[in-house]
Amino acid sequence: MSLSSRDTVADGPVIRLDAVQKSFSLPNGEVFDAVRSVSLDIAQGDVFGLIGTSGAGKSTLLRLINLLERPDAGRVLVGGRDLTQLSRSELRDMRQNIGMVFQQFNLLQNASVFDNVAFALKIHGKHSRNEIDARVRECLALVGLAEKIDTYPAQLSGGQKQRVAIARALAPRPQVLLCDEPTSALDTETTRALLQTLRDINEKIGVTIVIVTHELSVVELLCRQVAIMEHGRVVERFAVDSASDAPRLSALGRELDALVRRRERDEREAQEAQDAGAARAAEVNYV
Ligand SMILES: Nc1ncnc2c1ncn2[C@@H]1O[C@H](COP(=O)(O)OP(=O)(O)OP(=O)(O)O)[C@@H](O)[C@H]1O
Repeated sequence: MSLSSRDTVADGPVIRLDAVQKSFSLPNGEVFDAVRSVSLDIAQGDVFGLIGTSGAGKSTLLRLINLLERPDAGRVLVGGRDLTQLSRSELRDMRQNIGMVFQQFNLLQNASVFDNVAFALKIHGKHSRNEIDARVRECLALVGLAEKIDTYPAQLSGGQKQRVAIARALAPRPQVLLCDEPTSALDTETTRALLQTLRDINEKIGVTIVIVTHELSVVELLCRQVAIMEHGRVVERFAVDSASDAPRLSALGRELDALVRRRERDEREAQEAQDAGAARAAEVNYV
């Protein structure tokens, strides 16, 4: 069986947040509203970025999607099911449908790469040995680490560790992959390669990716849609693919547009230079 994300509800978004709220009680007795009545739809197969200044509520919002944080109010629907209404065992099953990767990889240091990736499948207890073996190999191939199957995390670079974490998250064939600052611990070149891998994975298996980042360049390189958060609210969302003349409501939105414009201009200029070079070469050959 080939690796593919699960069948989805025919229409409607794969993730729907409906007026979700989350507050935290602070040690001084005050209550802090980290997420304030956020409603957001994310389409199946999308690559969706969540950006905002530090403390804007991005990670909390991401963690509401798999109920690592339970909302104080509002509904969280994934694949059409309201997670807030599920029993503990139903939620455990549902979490197989929502993979997650973290900034610090969170691998088991004393377990091999194979065992790290197999972990969620073994815990779930519903897969045969052969099935687990095949899935682990498929997922490691998907992240370009097939040959590292018998190594241990300590023998891997940061980028490789994050790839193992992605393979682990994908092993249960989730519909959704949540990524919380997955490249923050990586250098620029490793970040680029990892983002390309995430993009390839999205294209190959159609898994919906939601990524929290504070780096605009990550959104620009990876995402199709972005939502910008300020003080616990989503202030705007838009498609990242191409520069737009639509006025942006936030400074980050304007900065992101400027980045997209610069990339489009660079690509245009590179193409023009290439065309001019080809025309000159043709002239020389002709003469
Ligand atoms: N468990 C908690 N208890 C108390 N306050 C919390 C808790 N978790 C988050 N917060 C607070 O909620 C706010 C939003 O946190 P969150 O981590 O979602 O922000 P963020 O946008 O991801 O920020 P950063 O980019 O710095 O990680 C912050 O002010 C944070 O201190």
